[in-house]
Amino acid sequence: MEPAIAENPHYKNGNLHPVEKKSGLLDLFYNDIAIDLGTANTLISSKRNGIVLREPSIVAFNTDGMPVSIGQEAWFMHEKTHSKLRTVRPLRDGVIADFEAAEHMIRGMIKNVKKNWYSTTRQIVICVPSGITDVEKRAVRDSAENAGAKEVYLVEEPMAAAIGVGLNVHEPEGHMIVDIGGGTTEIAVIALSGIVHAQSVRLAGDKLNDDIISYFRRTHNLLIGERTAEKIKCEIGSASPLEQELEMDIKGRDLVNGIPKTIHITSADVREAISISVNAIVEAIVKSLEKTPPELSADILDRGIILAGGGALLKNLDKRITEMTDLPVHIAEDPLTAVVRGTGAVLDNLDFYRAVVS
Ligand SMILES: Nc1ncnc2c1ncn2[C@@H]1O[C@H](COP(=O)(O)OP(=O)(O)OP(=O)(O)O)[C@@H](O)[C@H]1O
Repeated sequence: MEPAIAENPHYKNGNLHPVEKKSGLLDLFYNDIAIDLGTANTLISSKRNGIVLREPSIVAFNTDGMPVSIGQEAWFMHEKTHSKLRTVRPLRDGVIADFEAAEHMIRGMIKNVKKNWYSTTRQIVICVPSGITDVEKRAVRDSAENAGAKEVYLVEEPMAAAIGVGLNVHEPEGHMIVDIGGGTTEIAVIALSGIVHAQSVRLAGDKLNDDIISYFRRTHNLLIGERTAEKIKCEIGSASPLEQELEMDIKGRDLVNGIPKTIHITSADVREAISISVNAIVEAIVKSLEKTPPELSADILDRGIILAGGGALLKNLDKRITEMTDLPVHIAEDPLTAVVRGTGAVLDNLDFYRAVVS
């Protein structure tokens, strides 16, 4: 087992954010925030206050198209709605798929983290997948501006993740960071404040859930929902055999007679269900390594690969990547918050990180 990043000698002195400026009177009036607008989860960090919101990226609308709830409350309604309610996940594959819903969601979340009634949002730093088009970037920028921001800065997700795990991204050393989210897997080699090589694969946690749904439909004639698939993946999903295999009961609808039923499943079933997608993620990492310039490859050999994003929590994924690459793999501390911690650090130290924002 590789040491955690904090104990790893290569990363010990990595976090070189400059000394914090003290908050001033103006901070009372401004509610500057950093947003990790993710396919599965949206996290907000407020200037100098750290993470202040962490909610699923979802909105529930009534028949008049008015949002009735956002985040966790809407997620509880997901797939259980009646004709007068519908839930929408505004992002697909890491990018905004429903502009209006995204705007409602961002606006609602910003409102929830407002410090007081008179504070306004001046600066927003928001992260985007590295592979997105200019049109997709524009959509993110517009959403943030329409939600009230005067200045919007974009930072690429792998860069934010690297800063979030405490790397000094300005140094002339190569780091490989793999951020596996809900919609995209971002693989990037970072050095000298820039992304030397990036690959954004539109395959991540959501696809694994879809694989689990189709697997049980195909092999057990059992129809399960997205939330059950998510639970299965998080509780017993794995990328390679576990020392102690796990099992659980799952409930769904029998496709033959339409009656609800429970079946008993094992981690080996789930591994089989997600194996093609897990292979594709690991192969994308191998391909990125092949495209890395040799001097940076040498750095990665010393430092290993860093995994961030919720997908990094898939059991034995680190082991599987090590088997395929012979490289050490480190899972970021609290991988689900690495991107927002990095985006927050950029907001807190905009001058220091000017080179990484657009
Ligand atoms: N224990 C776990 N095992 C496997 N997957 C997990 C686990 N915990 C969370 N995940 C997955 O992580 C994903 C969410 O990760 P994250 O919040 O980093 O993504 P995101 O930022 O919303 O997505 P993206 O970056 O693609 O827009 C979900 O697909 C979720 O199922």
